[in-house]
Amino acid sequence: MNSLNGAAVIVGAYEHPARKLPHHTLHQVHREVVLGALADSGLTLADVDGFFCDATAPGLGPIDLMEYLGIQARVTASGELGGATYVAYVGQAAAAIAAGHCRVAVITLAGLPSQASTKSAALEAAPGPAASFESNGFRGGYGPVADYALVARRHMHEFGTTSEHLAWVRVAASEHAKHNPNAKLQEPLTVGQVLESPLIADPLHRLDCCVMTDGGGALVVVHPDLARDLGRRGALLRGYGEAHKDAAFGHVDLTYSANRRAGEQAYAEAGAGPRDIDYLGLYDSFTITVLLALEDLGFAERGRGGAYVEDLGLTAAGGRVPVNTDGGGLMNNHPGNRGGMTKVIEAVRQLRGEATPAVQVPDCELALVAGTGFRLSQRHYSAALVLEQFS
Ligand SMILES: CC(=O)SCCNC(=O)CCNC(=O)[C@H](O)C(C)(C)COP(=O)(O)OP(=O)(O)OC[C@H]1O[C@@H](n2cnc3c(N)ncnc32)[C@H](O)[C@@H]1OP(=O)(O)O
Repeated sequence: MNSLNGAAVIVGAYEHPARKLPHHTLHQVHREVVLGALADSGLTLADVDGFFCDATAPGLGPIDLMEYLGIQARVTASGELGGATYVAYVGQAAAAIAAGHCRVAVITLAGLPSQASTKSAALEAAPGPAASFESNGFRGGYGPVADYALVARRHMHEFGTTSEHLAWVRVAASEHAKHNPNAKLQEPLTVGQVLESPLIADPLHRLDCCVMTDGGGALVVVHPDLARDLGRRGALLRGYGEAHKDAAFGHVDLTYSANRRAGEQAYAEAGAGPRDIDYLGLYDSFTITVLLALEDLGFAERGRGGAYVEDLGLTAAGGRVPVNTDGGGLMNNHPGNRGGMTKVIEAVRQLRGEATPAVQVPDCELALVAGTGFRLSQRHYSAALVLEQFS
């Protein structure tokens, strides 16, 4: 097999229902989400031979976690790609399965930022981004929001994008979250409410930023032959791409992200394009992250993302290609300051026809999931997946 098209199926997906877990340890959260995803797939811990977790897993990372869970893996990885992490892991698990190195891979995320004593400690403890943002004076001490603010301001300067445009991204997310009983925030929002929320890093307001939540999620990725035996609906990998955007600060076009190249690769592998996509899972650390992704992935013309997002007939449930129908990281869940996992989970729900009825995309056959990690204003990394309904 020369590509990953058809190499693996996501047969298990589980999102922890809690958004605050003051008495859990990270190990416990990992255990609950892994068991939840395995139960969803019809498999058990004894079946797992591939294991993927993020770099903030406790202790010795995957080694401790596998021992705690009782997993004997033949392939394991633990890394940190910010919002791209769990999107990339699906492709990497599929590659291991295609190479015959494992047959059942579990991908797990857990985070407990509320247990850090201060907000800055929560950011430091959770994501890596804030901790690794020290190298630039514009961001030092302010965390990712200051970096994304630079990108938003540049987009405004180049293309006339406005704060109102960005606010529509949050409004659309709130229209979805009102149907999600587990969402951290469930109240529908207006553009005015977003603009009136406190300015955090000009031009981004508090309601341009994702929520911070405890919790997590897990995925089970298997060989297609096994998926057929299990008889469970799932999401077949059709295309996968990863890309780096590497440029020195101040010498880079801030108005596009590495999603562009990652998306091109995923589309090419799938033999598909934006017109074929029924559902979009876009990493949404901030409203500008979504607007940029819509341009980079070919849904909005370059520079026209603002006009695109203010039309809820394009992005909201019932629209042309709904985005983040669980409410996304902006309203629902951004566990441990990592959002890619929940993007994949909601895409699996959509492809199975198991999303909340009010937001289910009719006949959802093909989904695109994309995530960017770290400094959008300079070096960052993206991963993209094209997933197809599997039954
Ligand atoms: C790879 C990457 O891109 S990583 C990017 C990850 N994303 C981030 O780092 C952003 C995460 N978000 C945040 O850190 C915070 O939301 C901030 C810093 C943006 C907002 O902080 P502040 O405005 O100072 O809010 P603070 O924490 O003091 O809370 C004040 C109130 O606002 C609420 N609030 C805080 N953030 C948000 C938010 N994003 N959306 C809605 N409400 C929020 C709090 O719940 C609290 O409500 P309460 O008074 O009813 O209890």
